[in-house]
Amino acid sequence: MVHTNIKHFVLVLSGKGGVGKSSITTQLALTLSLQGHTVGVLDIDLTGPSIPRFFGIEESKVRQAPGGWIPVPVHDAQTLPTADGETHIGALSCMSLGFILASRKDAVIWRGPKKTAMVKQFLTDVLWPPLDYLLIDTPPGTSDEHISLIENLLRQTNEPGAPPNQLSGAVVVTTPQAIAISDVKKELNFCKKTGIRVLGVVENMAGFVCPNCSECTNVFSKGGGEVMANEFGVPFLGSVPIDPAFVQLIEEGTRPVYPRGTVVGGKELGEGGQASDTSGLLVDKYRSCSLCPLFDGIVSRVVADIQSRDA
Ligand SMILES: Nc1ncnc2c1ncn2[C@@H]1O[C@H](COP(=O)(O)OP(=O)(O)OP(=O)(O)O)[C@@H](O)[C@H]1O
Ligand code: SF4
Repeated sequence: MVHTNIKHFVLVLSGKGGVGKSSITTQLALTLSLQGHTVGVLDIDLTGPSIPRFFGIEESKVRQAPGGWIPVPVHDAQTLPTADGETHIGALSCMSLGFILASRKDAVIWRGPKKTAMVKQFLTDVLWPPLDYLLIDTPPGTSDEHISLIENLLRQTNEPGAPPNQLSGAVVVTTPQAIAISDVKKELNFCKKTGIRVLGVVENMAGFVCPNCSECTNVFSKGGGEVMANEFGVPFLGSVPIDPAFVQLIEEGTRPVYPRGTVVGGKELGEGGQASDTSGLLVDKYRSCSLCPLFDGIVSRVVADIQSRDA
């Protein structure tokens, strides 16, 4: 099935595990929403689905409708107050294997064909609402999931009837250390071989923001991401420091605003499930995180790049 209601697919890739790919996906999604775009996040990291935890919706389950799975809403489109007025944010929803497994502790030990089939199902059987952007959080490296993703996505987005420019490209995440062992170069070569446009490289965990004085210290070497991006002729989107406030934001949990019909903890919420107070929203809290203005710049560059090619 061609997703004619999704304008842009964006992959988030990394050559190595633990470099902060899911964390970057989360922040890209929140920032796109803050900029007014309607966003979906598809987590195809089958062995370690962490997107439900990042968005504070681990207890949620997807609903099965006759045509496929209904993704889990994180928040609806709404208006948030700002210092000088208000801002309109786009709706955000997620799909992950984590919502389907009976327990989060269930280990997924699947052979290649089962993983391939699951990725295909995620790409065809999710009933996304009309989206400006679908961010796809991938497992590290170039695995079965990647090959299935590329085959299905390239085929789907090239099918007659698909809107042009659907597979907009990939954001590649690295850390200063990952660059040193060149895993990320393999990922960039993978993009080159498969014809995926690299929207840019993000160097994560480059420095540490002190929780006391907000001073940023470069614990590891910094700047390698930019050198490598230049070497491959792809944009460098920026260096993101480690900010303990972001970890706290995720760990303390947030209260999502559930639209009517959402299933939480096995119960379907009625109209009363819709909260009018937005102060518990992750996206609202994220606005006060030091990384938010940084991602505003990163996302603006990516969006401008995509839109210039749409024009
Ligand atoms: N810039 C950052 N500031 C603070 N914490 C961060 C930052 N980037 C990542 N983290 C934290 O580091 C941990 C690992 O990040 P994350 O899960 O995003 O990595 P990953 O690359 O997706 O991992 P995996 O390979 O398991 O999929 C998480 O607890 C996350 O909150
Ligand atoms: S950056 Fe400043 S406040 Fe933070 S640990 Fe160092 S000296 Fe202390």
